[in-house]
Amino acid sequence: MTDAADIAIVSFDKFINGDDADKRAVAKQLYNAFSTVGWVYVKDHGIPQERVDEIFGLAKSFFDLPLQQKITWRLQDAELNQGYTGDGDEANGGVDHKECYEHRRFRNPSCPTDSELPGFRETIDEFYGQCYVLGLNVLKCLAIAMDLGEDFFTGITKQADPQLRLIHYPAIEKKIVEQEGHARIIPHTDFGLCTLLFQDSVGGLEVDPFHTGDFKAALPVRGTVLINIADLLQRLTNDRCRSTIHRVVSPKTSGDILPSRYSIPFFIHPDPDVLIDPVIKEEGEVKKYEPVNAGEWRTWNTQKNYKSLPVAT
Ligand SMILES: O=C(O)CCC(=O)C(=O)O
Ligand SMILES: [Fe+2]
Repeated sequence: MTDAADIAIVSFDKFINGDDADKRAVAKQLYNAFSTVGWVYVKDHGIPQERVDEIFGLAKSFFDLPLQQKITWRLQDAELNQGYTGDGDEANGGVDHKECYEHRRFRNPSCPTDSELPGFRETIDEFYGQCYVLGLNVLKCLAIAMDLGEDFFTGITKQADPQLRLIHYPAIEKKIVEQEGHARIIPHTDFGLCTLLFQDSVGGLEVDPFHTGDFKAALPVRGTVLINIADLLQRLTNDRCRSTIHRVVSPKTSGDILPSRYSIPFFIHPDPDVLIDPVIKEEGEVKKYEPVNAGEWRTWNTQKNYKSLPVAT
């Protein structure tokens, strides 16, 4: 039986309210986690739990709507990457059993209006802003811990347009999810800078903490947000920070039918015109990656994930 991954729980309070020495101490704790497991639970992060609960409630109201209505907000353009994707629309080398809604910073043409789903757009926009602030503070921590200058990431996120995603994994027979090549979400790494992840109490998220293929549960911890390093930060830090493979499978305690599960990732990407080139910290250190253009990287990876997206009618 898979036991739980050893993922640190770090309080962010002293980063928000403390002095420079306090900030540096929090930054160091995050860096320790990011440079080993690649994941950390952050508590006292400044987003009230009532707000997080409210967003889970809104996600449920959205996904409870009839499919015919949800597809009126269908994600049609992988580059804009905004709107609803049904079960099976997103797959990259396997079969996921989930449906999603993607929300962006600047343009949300496929978002329910206030008359279609009261309060949805406004509340999601507010939550987006709160995640944005937290996400940039996490990047600030990394910059401090790595002595890159506190504002290193501010300079490459001026027009940053993260992706807030609501995910619903419908209730499903365990034997379907456990077929070869199937999962609630198949093993993958995230491809931006880092991801904030809120999960409900159902469980099933697993990570590969030692990068050996031995998955361990990342159990739900109420009041925390899970934060993980994604591929561009692994490249930028020349492998100092780890972008760790993860997946969502059957929670270990489940019966024959898996209960419905909700989660809310917030994927942070740099400005599209930025070149992500590994930062060298030591004499003689060799760059492990070629530079990549952040915008091209994002579009390429997004399109790859949506290769089965049906042509819009
Ligand atoms: O649902 C989860 O807990 C993880 C979601 C995830 O990994 C993703 O959307 O990239
Ligand atoms: Fe992920």
